[in-house]
Amino acid sequence: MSTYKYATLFLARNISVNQTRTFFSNLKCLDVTINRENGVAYVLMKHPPVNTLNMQLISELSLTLSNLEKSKCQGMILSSIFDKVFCSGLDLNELLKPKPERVKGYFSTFQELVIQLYGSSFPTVAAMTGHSPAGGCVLGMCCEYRVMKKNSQIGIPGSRMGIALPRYIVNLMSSTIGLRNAELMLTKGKILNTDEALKVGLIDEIANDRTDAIRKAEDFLKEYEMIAPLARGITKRIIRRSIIEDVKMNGAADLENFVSVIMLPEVQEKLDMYMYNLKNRKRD
Ligand SMILES: CCCC/C=C\CC(=O)SCCNC(=O)CCNC(=O)[C@H](O)C(C)(C)COP(=O)(O)OP(=O)(O)OC[C@H]1O[C@@H](n2cnc3c(N)ncnc32)[C@H](O)[C@@H]1OP(=O)(O)O
Repeated sequence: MSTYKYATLFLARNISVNQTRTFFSNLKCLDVTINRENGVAYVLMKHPPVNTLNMQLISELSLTLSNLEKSKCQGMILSSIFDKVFCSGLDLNELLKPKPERVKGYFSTFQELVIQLYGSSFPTVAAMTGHSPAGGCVLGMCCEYRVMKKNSQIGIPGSRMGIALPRYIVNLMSSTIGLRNAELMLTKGKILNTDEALKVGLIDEIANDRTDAIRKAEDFLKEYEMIAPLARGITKRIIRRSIIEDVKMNGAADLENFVSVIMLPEVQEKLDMYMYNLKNRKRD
């Protein structure tokens, strides 16, 4: 990100560039800075054009989370440098005509990232600056709080793409919006607009723009300043334990199953059509 963009991002929130430090400078798809004053990490996805979760972005997110765990990070805001899109989800090119070992490695790395983010010891907020389909929605659900820019869309279109979702994704959605809503949303592969997402509890707040989304995310983290980190962390771990334990127990078998479904000719045909429609749809 250019110095100018940083300056506008931070000055808009009354944080001077001097109050921040670049945490990790050799990342290609992420900008990671920490505010020295309050220890909040800003992890901004910057993989053009739409933050598709390719292997590089997934790996950098994972590496960053490991490093933040080791640092004195007091909270993390996961966001995007793009105004229209938070994250466009998994890389569809990895799903099309895949080599079994490659696709298994790809989904296994994503599964590990999900558990790492979901189980992080520090508080996490997703400042969703725009659309958050599929894997973008999953990243958001792993965070403790979600702020999304108005007029954006969120959801997991797996069923519409012919994909049977892995168990941990279904569990994440169920724990976020309840079993009944999750069943309706996921079996239909429904995508919600911002108002619908707020109503169902998939997001917690609506923001007017990117700066507002970051400010609201910071406000959420500020509420933890007077809370003992140890007590907070232990409580979070207890609440999140069942999904994490389930992945440890069933993740490998779940992954095998998921990959074997992805490889089916009829699923590949459907994915091919989905990609074709994406490339040929009218842009807004
Ligand atoms: C472990 C299993 C978990 C299951 C959960 C999730 C599975 C997935 O995540 S599968 C991925 C599903 N993602 C989507 O369906 C989103 C598809 N993308 C969009 O809807 C739009 O791109 C989006 C609304 C995000 C942004 O719209 P625009 O700003 O209009 O951008 P474009 O559509 O023009 O996109 C630019 C460029 O990027 C390509 N693209 C977009 N998303 C993906 C993707 N997920 N994978 C690969 N490529 C993607 C898009 O085709 C455009 O390419 P060009 O046409 O070549 O420019």
